[in-house]
Amino acid sequence: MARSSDPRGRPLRSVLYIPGARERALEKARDLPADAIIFDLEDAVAVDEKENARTLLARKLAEGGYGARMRIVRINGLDSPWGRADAAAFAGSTADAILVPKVASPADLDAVAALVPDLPLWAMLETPAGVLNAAAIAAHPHLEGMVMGTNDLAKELSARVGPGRAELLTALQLCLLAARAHGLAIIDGVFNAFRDAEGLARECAQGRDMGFDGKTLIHPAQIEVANTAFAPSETEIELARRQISAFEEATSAGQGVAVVDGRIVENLHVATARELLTRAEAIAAAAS
Ligand SMILES: CC(C)(COP(=O)(O)OP(=O)(O)OC[C@H]1O[C@@H](n2cnc3c(N)ncnc32)[C@H](O)[C@@H]1OP(=O)(O)O)[C@@H](O)C(=O)NCCC(=O)NCCSC(=O)C[C@H](O)C(=O)O
Ligand SMILES: [Mg+2]
Repeated sequence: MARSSDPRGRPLRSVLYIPGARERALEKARDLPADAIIFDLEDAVAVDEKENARTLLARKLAEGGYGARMRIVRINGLDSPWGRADAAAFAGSTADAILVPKVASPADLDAVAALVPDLPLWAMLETPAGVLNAAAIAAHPHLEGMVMGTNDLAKELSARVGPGRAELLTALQLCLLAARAHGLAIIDGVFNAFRDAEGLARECAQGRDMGFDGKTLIHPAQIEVANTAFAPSETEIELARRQISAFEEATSAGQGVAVVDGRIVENLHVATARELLTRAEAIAAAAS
């Protein structure tokens, strides 16, 4: 299954969390070049601020000004004192999707879908049960995307995660397999050292090469790094064009394969090349 964008074709390279209680950050986000925003009511909001954050966020979303970028609201879990009221507040809102934290099984999504039947759901994969049930979760009819919660997952695993994230690779790959098997978008977890641009670039490259559509971010300084890492490079675009035209020439000469730069090009490589060009066009369109 090919790399995906959101269902409306928008890129998802940079997905920025904004704490729902931070009015200044909610306003600043209107001018930030993130492809998507997760308006957070869960872990980024202190207990005392939960009700205020819900009211503030509902007002800011109603005011609009977030452009074409995807707007996702992360509610609190339904097992918390705030989850049901969060879901009720954003059912029928202008949000593009509701993100459900700590999804452990499809039943968790059923419960939210009953409260918010009109909006697509996204699922946080951040518990051992969630990762082990990723395929069943990905098959949920309301689900459009998945987000890795690598901080919670590391906590639940008692893992000490180092550079290269070897400790999390099995979980990341299980969730990727589930998302791709069901045609869902999937976004990599956050990189906590938000002033370390080089470390972020390395982790973005790793996530991109594994197949993630983009990276979740916690600070505006991380946006450009993710946008660059998850966009096709000029070299890749130029190669894709050459592969397509070489393959078209080969097929019109009655051959089933072409060779470009010493490598075979078959139908499936052309499909990948076309998908890359479509993604590059979507990124250009989103920037204009
Ligand atoms: C990490 C931060 C607390 C740092 O905040 P701050 O000290 O205010 O940073 P700066 O002074 O450098 O901020 C500069 C300006 O940028 C704005 N800003 C900061 N962060 C954001 C943001 N996330 N979105 C939009 N705008 C932001 C500031 O307002 C400043 O603007 P200005 O006033 O014009 O100068 C902070 O970045 C932060 O709170 N980040 C988000 C943290 C968060 O959302 N955490 C929860 C999600 S991560 C998670 O839960 C993952 C998952 O569940 C898992 O388990 O892994
Ligand atoms: Mg989490």
